[in-house]
Amino acid sequence: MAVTIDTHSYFFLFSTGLLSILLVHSFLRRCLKPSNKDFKSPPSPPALPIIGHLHLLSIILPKCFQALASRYGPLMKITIGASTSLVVSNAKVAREVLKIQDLNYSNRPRFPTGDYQIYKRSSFFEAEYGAYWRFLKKICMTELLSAQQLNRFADIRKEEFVKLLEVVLRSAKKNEAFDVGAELMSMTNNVVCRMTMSTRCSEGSDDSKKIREFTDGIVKVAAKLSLGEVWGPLKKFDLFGFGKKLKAALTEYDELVERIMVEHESNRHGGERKRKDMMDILLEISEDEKAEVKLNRNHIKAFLLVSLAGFIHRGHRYNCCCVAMDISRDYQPAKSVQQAQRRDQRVVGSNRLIEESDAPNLPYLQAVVKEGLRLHPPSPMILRQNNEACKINSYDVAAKSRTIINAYAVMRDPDSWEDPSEFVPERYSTSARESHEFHYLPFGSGRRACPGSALALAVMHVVIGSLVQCFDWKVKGGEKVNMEIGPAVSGAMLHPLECYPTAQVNASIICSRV
Ligand code: HEM
Repeated sequence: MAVTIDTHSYFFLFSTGLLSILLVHSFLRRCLKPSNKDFKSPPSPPALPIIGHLHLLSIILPKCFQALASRYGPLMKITIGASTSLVVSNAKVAREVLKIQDLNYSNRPRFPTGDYQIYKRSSFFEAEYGAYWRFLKKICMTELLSAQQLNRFADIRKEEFVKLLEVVLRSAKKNEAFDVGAELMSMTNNVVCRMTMSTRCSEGSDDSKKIREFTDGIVKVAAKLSLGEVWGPLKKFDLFGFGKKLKAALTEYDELVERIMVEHESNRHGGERKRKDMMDILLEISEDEKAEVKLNRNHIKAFLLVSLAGFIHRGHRYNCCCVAMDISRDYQPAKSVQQAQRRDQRVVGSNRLIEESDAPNLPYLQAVVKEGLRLHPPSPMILRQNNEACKINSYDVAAKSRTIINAYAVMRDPDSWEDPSEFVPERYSTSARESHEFHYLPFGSGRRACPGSALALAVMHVVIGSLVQCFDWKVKGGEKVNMEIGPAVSGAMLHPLECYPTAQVNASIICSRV
């Protein structure tokens, strides 16, 4: 009994202390802020003391911001605890931020993960807009993710696709359910680990598996820690221990990548490696005395981490959603769609597997991929911050305002899209393509747009194309796929997608011929 009373009183003291600090913090913030009557702030829902708009939000933030925007407009101010953000929800305002004010919005807000980041702001994603960021962007475009470098690894991607198809084929033969998400994750992981540091998950080595586990841990705990912004000055205390967990996961990643890097260095100097992977290229650049920016080991590890996390987590999530939609689509193809599909089929034929180079000639497949990204963007919320005060949508915006472009809402805006919640690949006719500029933001836009989009699309076209080319799919446990998205900002599907594949007559022939 005594223990219960003690626990209660500690809890009471802790909560009172916490509330008092938050109250004093928000009071001081209000008092110290110079009042400017001419400052026209963006609209905001009625807020409660301390928690702000927390009571209006649900766990699926992009959806919830979308609903609030329909009442408060395409630029609104949302406060959660000590954190205030501006939320952009339509193409017109997104264009103002990402095009007209692109330079002003060339930074991202500081993440609370920063205090526990062993690489500090070396990460390309978080790097401040300046000489270092520009240097990384240049090497991304000219070397690491250039078309030439991507072509050099085309055979690796092909090998991994075929291995994936073999796994599906085995499930089909045994009449077993196939976990689409897990298998796509594993395939994506192997592709990216081989392209970045020539390692894959195989009987001989489990480095690639460890990398997946570490990046998975890092992404999940970093997402939880980012929400710590709402605690204001209290975030320093790392109340839930996420900071400590992040540091531990990063240290494990660091040790593994350091070992792989040492192996690369000795192979490079011994001349053993036949083709350069991303790590080789970055090591070479780090030895260049004339380079504008001298890269160190931490810069390289941080860069690889962003690429791994970007690809493994966003790529597989998207592929999964897209497959799900194509499978679940209850469609009666219109004549034009049937023609497009037939034309697509004619390009590839039935005696060979679809290739990356086929994609430009497969408009229907491209449209399926595009539509999947619109409805289920793997990064539904894009984070930016303005350097200087400015006007957006005729409202005043203070310098260093955290700004969220809700790509989920922009790409489902009924003013921009007919039947916005429907999966309709045939909406992308050639003539309509131009008008989608800022209505369509799966990879962001402007100078901080995703540099990996070409690689991501190359993989998606082949994965979706070959899974549909070789197999018919039946969803486990019923006809309809549950497309509900997961909590917070992830954009991932909440429920695993398990299906029974049936090989089309030519599937095993195709696999054995590759
Ligand atoms: C389906 C796959 C992917 C999606 C949907 C995606 C989406 C995005 C989005 C929305 C952003 C923010 C853009 C902005 O602020 O305007 C971004 C940034 C970034 N992405 Fe991707 N991405 C994907 C795959 C990749 C891949 C494969 C790589 C690298 C190999 C990559 C590397 C990066 C980097 C380095 C940034 C930060 C760029 C900067 O801050 O300048 N992403 N991505």
